[in-house]
Amino acid sequence: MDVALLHGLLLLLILPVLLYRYCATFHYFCKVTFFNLWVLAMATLLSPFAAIRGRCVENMKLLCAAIRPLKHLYGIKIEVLGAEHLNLKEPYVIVCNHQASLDLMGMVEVIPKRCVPIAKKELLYMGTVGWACWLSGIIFIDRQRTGDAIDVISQTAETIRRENLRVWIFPEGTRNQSRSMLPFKRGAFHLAVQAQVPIFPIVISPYWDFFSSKEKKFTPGTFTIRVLPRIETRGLSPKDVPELTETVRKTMVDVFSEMSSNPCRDWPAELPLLPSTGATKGTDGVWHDEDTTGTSD
Ligand SMILES: CCCCCCCCCCCCCC(=O)SCCNC(=O)CCNC(=O)[C@H](O)C(C)(C)COP(=O)(O)OP(=O)(O)OC[C@H]1O[C@@H](n2cnc3c(N)ncnc32)[C@H](O)[C@@H]1OP(=O)(O)O
Ligand SMILES: CCCCCCCC/C=C\CCCCCCCC(=O)OC[C@@H](O)COP(=O)(O)O
Repeated sequence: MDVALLHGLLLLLILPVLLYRYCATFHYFCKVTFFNLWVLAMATLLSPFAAIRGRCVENMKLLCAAIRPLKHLYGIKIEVLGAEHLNLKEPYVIVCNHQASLDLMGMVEVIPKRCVPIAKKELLYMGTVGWACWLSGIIFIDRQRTGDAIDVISQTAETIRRENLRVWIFPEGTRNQSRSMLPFKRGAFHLAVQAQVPIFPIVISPYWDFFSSKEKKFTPGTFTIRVLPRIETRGLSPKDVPELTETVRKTMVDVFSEMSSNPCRDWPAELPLLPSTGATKGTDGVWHDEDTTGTSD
């Protein structure tokens, strides 16, 4: 009886390890859960310290520092090109493509000082994550209430000039892992035109090689972030916003396509600290999925 119990316990211990090793879907969910737990734990740890300072953009530094180690844990290498463009003292608006929550890892690599993201209001209700975001000055919009969202963006146009802030916006408005970018929402461009500040487009290369929520794939990998030169808005008025939006989107889509066909492959991904048994490193130095399940998941 005791031996049977021991065997049962051993199996219970070994089963998750085997599943993690051989079942790609389980592997994916473990990694995604760990990501969310990390964010939640860091937000819980840091919020009391941030609260001492009160709601203030300087708290973004704490949040970014808490997210940075994740790339090492996942064995993800990030290459940044053109970061020098952002060395500008004045306020500006950053627009960036939005593939997944993983974008946080890229965002913390390039986000300049005194920069706050615009986020969906739902984040505010995610316990300590919402608290940490609020304390860091993140701007929340209710996507269901267009009028309210526009009001918030209009107020932001005044705030960024008054307080010399930068704003980071995902103009697709939602996560998108398709082969191109979604149509852009115009809020970011209205904001830049109202505040008469430049726009910096940032393009994050596709994650297809190592991450896909549809295929439940999450292996070590490499991605590139390209900061494009500034686009001026001085002298533009609201009637110019549709054309400005399309011009910026086209520029970003072209860069995204170019990055898709020329992924950065000349350097190996970092060795992950988290065991990543679902992938193997090929002779080309790049990590590949190991289809151990036969399901190609
Ligand atoms: C350790 C702890 C770590 C914690 C980590 C947390 C990290 C957090 C990271 C956070 C990451 C979080 C990431 C995220 O959460 S991503 C989700 C949130 N981001 C967005 O939604 C992007 C911004 N959205 C927009 O720009 C939309 O346009 C809004 C929401 C404003 C309306 O969208 P909607 O779909 O409802 O309508 P529409 O786009 O068809 O527009 C309707 C009309 O309104 C016009 N219009 C628009 N704006 C303005 C304006 N300002 N002044 C004057 N007019 C304006 C516009 O031109 C159009 O008119 P017309 O042109 O057709 O005539
Ligand atoms: C008392 C309630 C407690 C709830 C605790 C919830 C814990 C949640 C823990 C971690 C959440 C990590 C959130 C990371 C946020 C990354 C930003 C992001 O990617 O947001 C998605 C948003 O751009 C677009 O959303 P949709 O694609 O439209 O959807």
